[in-house]
Amino acid sequence: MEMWQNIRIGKVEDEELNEGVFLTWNDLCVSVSISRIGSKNIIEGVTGYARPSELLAVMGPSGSGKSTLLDALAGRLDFSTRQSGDILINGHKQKLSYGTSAYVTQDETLIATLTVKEAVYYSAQLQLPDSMSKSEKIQIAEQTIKDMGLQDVMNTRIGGFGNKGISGGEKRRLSICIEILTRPKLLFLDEPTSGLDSAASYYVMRGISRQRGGRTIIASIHQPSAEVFSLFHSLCILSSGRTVYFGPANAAIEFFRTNGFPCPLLQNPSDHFLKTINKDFDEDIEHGLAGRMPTEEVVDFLINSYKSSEEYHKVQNQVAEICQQGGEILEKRSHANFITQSLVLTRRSSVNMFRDLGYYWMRSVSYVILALGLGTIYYNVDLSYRSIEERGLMVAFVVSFMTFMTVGGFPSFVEDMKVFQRENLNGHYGSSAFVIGNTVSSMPYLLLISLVPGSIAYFLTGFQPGFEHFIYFALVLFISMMIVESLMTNVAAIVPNFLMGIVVGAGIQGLMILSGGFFQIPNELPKIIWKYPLYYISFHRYAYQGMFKNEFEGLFFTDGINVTISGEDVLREKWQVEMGYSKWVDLAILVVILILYRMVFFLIVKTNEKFVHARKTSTSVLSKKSRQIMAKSLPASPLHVDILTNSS
Ligand SMILES: Nc1ncnc2c1ncn2[C@@H]1O[C@H](COP(=O)(O)OP(=O)(O)OP(=O)(O)O)[C@@H](O)[C@H]1O
Repeated sequence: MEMWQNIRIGKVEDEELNEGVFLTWNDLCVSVSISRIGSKNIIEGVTGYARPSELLAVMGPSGSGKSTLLDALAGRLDFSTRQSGDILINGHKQKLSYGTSAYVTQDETLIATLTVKEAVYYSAQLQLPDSMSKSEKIQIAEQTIKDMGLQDVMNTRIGGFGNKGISGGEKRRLSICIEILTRPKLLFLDEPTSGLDSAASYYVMRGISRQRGGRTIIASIHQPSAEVFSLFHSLCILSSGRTVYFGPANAAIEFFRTNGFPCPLLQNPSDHFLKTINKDFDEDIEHGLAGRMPTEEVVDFLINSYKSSEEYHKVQNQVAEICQQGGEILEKRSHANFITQSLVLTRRSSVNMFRDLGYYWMRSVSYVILALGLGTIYYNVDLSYRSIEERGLMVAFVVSFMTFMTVGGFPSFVEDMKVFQRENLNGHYGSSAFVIGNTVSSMPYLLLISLVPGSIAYFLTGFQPGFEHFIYFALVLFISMMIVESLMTNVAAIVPNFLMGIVVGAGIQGLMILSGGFFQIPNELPKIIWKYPLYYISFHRYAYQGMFKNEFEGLFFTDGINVTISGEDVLREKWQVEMGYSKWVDLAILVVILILYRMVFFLIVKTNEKFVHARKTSTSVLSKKSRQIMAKSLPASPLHVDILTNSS
């Protein structure tokens, strides 16, 4: 609570300067196993530190390991990697808990339909604790928007496909804005300026570096302009995962000069550094600059030179000193509670569904057209033998195709999942609140579709009159659409690729439709696979049979002369419906299937969350080499002993 009071407007920052985060990494290595090649080192023995109120820039050619270094420091490496070395926070091995650090990735996964203000407000309500009043949360959101210079576009929609919205630089600033609402002490930014022009890059970086509050900032950056470069306090230059330079940014020019690579007059220093160490186009350079040292050798020379430099020893001493000083153990900050988060997520999702034409509105129009089509094709069916077939076909179309059309919402589900994964990884809220928000927000739309196009198709066809019959029909349609939506969200959670997801989702539904007992009557279904288990697990079976019972029970059909057949006989003989239980049991089974699907969704996102968060602990174990370095550089002290023994 006290911690939150500190971040309220006007009560910043001096205390935080003292409470800032010192991050050190020593002899850090990251490798991946690659089949055929074996193990590949991505980061090799990198040592460095980041201090409060400072901006450390990580530079290097593409593929030099900048993002991997950031991921390792933030505890976000994926499971295919192996990591060794030490990462200590304030001299301790500790977890980066929610609210103490934030990570802004390269890709902006934002909700395109929201305005800048809404995106930040909703995020503030999700992230800031309930002990804060709504007005305080709004104040913090507004202040952060101003800090990032977004006040002029506050009411502009973020935009995306087909809607221009805010610019790339503004999107980048918005992503940062959302992550710094909790005033994290440690901020990781993966290429915050990629894709931006030099002016936009400067404004983004200036916005970040102007942030007060003793924040420690580590940013990977590709090619900063001279103006942006002047904002850096420290600089880490990597090449193939090895350190070419680490130290004060303004001393890097001198380092290159003393090693025989002076920065030409009027050349941007960062361009010069990258040009000197970029090996990717060595052949071209060799052709153009015959007689020059190959870049591979230049890089090796600079790496060795750095290792024997005064700067390297200073870095080691600084790391050892920080570890010796120690500091506070970071405490996890509190969120909004589960109920608030569920309500906010439901509201945010409803707003998005309402504004995103592709989510439900386009589908609703198609449903109305299809319902009119069904109603006119099977208009006012009578009680002749022929109508038995017509009623069956109408039910089959509604259950199979009208639910199948939910596949059309898949792109929106994928976008929702991306936003969830980013926010969940950054600790904004848990999977339970997301599943609730996602489920509840879709219900009114699906109910509307079941009632409006459902009633058009039902009454034009002249199905059984009576309120109870229509409500049953609409309920089966509603639950079936919710089941298909759940199926597609499950697919989106596992297969986040748009095309593959549609193919998988459509394929699963196709199999279930085939085995549901309409396109082949149950007794004729091949026993293996189609009958057991597909016929029993296909939700279509219960939807077909429930709707058949709803429609045929109580009716008598005639051949037009004198033979009549009861609806019950049609159900038993023609459709081979299970007559041992009522249509309400079929509906209840559909509800159970829906709950199961939603539980599966919850399990998928929960398992994913567990895996990701398990990795978010600081996995450092002091390596033998770094223990020796630290033992050499540190005088014996109780804390020193504590660090060394705890981590071995
Ligand atoms: N999980 C992984 N499996 C295999 N290779 C990987 C993995 N992660 C990273 N790499 C490889 O490690 C190298 C460094 O990747 P990284 O993304 O850290 O570089 P980068 O400097 O951030 O590049 P860019 O500037 O292009 O984003 C690349 O060659 C990349 O292909």
